[in-house]
Amino acid sequence: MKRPLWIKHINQLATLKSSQLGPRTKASMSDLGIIKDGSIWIEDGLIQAVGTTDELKQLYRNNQHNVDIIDATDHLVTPGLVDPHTHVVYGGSREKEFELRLNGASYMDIMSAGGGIHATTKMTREATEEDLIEQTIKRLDSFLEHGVTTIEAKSGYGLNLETERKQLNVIKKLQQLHPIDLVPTFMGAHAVPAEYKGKEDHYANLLINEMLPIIENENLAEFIDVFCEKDVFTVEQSKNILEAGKRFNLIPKIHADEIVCLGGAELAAEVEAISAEHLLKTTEQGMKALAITGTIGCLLPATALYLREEAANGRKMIDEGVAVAISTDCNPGSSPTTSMPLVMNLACLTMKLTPAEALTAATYNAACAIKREHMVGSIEKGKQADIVLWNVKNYQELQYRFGVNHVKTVWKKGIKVVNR
Ligand SMILES: N=CN[C@@H](CCC(=O)O)C(=O)O
Ligand SMILES: [Zn+2]
Repeated sequence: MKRPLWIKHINQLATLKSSQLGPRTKASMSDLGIIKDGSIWIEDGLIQAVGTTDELKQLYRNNQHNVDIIDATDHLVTPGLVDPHTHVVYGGSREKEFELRLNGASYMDIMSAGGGIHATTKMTREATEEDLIEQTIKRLDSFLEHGVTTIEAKSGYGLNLETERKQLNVIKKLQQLHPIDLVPTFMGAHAVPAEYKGKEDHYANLLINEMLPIIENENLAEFIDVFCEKDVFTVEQSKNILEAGKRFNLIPKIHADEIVCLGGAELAAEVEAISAEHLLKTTEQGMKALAITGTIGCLLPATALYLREEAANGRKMIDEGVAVAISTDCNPGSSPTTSMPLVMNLACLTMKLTPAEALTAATYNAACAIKREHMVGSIEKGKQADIVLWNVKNYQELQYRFGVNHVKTVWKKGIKVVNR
């Protein structure tokens, strides 16, 4: 059996333990459960005890010889970061679109002309499972190096049964091949495929009647997501798809109010989605609807920056009582990044979150957005030992020194997976 691991003398241990049950809102987003001179005792991949170094010395006074010890004087320690919204499984790359957009083309213009999601769909359809696994593992390695230990992963670059299934099977296989935990979401409604142009309802019906039963039968996903947007899926189509998903035991999420405000936030509240994503153009009424129903606002500040759009109003959402999570939105078009630390920096700089709120949004609230808060997202007895040791002294410094990877060591289920 593996020796216990004791991380001690942690300058600042941000446990993210709080008295608020469920997703954190308002002032509790600033409650990081900080312990000075903190200590964590880990055995069999799980956290056995958390407290001050003196407390753990006492607790384990008869057991201090056969143990691996890390001295974390001068360091910040946090839970492993959680990314609750990624499109990490895809074929190919779209760097040419980056240049096109810098020269004035819009994201939706490119998509309407057959690029964007359609271009990645073509490359993903052509890729074998092995190709996709190889390409995705590189991105997962990068996530891990940036302190991310759990991610959500969507399909949505297949837009037909065969390739949606291929993407979801790749997610399943990656669970065995990589230390990161992946949580699968079916997003066959990411776009209307080119071959169904003008027959959008046909595609929505195909998705509901032919894809969903197989997704459920083969246990390929836990969540269902829809791109509810002008020229993609209408509010009515999105509602039908999400309600159908619920009948097949999938929990709804929605890409809402990203480019045009269609009332996606209100729809998220109506269908009892666990989270609504993007929310760049959401109105005050939409924010209130999210707050009342406890729907998590999953904000993607790197995407707004990359599309050169004004970021979502995260500050107002928190003040209105929305539980906010943040994510990379890692995808080949609007956010080709795997850096959650950068996303935390951007949440402070472009959405006016405080450093503490940004950390809550990237850990505990992010775990809630994918229903993993019982296992990850905070450092508490009984949870998975997913832990990051940072090369900074406190959480304020983590957000202050922006655009730099401060990760020193990452443990996933108690095993050291990164050491820089
Ligand atoms: N907005 C829709 N979907 C993705 C982008 C996908 C892509 O461009 O490939 C997003 O969340 O930003
Ligand atoms: Zn997305």
